[in-house]
Amino acid sequence: MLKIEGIMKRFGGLIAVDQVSLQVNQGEIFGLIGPNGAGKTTFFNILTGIYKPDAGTIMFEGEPIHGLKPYRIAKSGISRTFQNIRLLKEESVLDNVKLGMFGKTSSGLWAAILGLRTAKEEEAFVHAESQRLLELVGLADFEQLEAGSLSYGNQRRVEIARALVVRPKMLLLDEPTAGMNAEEVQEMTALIRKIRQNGTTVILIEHNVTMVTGLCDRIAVLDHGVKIADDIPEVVISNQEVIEAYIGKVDVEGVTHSAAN
Ligand SMILES: Nc1ncnc2c1ncn2[C@@H]1O[C@H](COP(=O)(O)OP(=O)(O)OP(=O)(O)O)[C@@H](O)[C@H]1O
Repeated sequence: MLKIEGIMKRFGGLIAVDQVSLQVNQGEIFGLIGPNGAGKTTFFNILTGIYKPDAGTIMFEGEPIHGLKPYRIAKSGISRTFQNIRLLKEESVLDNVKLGMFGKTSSGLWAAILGLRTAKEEEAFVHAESQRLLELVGLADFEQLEAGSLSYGNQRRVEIARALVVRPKMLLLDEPTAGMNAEEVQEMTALIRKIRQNGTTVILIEHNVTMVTGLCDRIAVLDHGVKIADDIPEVVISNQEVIEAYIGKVDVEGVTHSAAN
């Protein structure tokens, strides 16, 4: 479904993503892990068109998407959430989800697909669809509350509902469990499984290695912009280079270097 070859991104003298190639198959939950500053978010930013890669190609369902503008990539079926929650805190939960459709209704997307004839019909459809997604993420009872009044974990769920309102083929989640307690992490894991069951392929960036190894079909590891592993979880977590990138190299005096979270 997604085939990336040799993508690279430089910021001045720093190579944030260095010749990364990988493939994600339809229906997979694919994990992207690595220490702080490894290039994971930059990778998402290239994939979604926020940054143009300095080299490399990205094919999505057989079509090149590298270098396209973000709205074009979104239109091809890739949706995302951000590391930092981006909600309109004083607007209702429901209105925040509806915003995911911004630009889509005016382009007549749903009108064309569903034969909706008027703006009113379209608005009613977006309303119902947003409510359905709030139900999916477990927030049906919260739709009229101000988004900012929700817990951190629930705000992340609103973001996911908003990203799903365009019915993406592929959903990119940037640290969906950041700041969550153990119970919320479990709930998020169940939600991501549900999203996949509904037919959406998922790529997630995560720091919670236990969660990612339990959830993902395959995992790629970035370290200093370079992909150092890409395999099923059992193989990745026993890879020596991965262990060193995460835990740090232990020298003869037992001092740990380059520790990461
Ligand atoms: N816009 C930018 N300008 C300059 N340097 C940047 C920019 N964005 C990212 N970087 C640098 O690129 C490297 C990779 O950053 P990136 O945010 O992609 O890492 P990450 O793996 O997502 O880290 P984290 O887990 O901490 O979010 C870092 O050294 C970062 O400082």
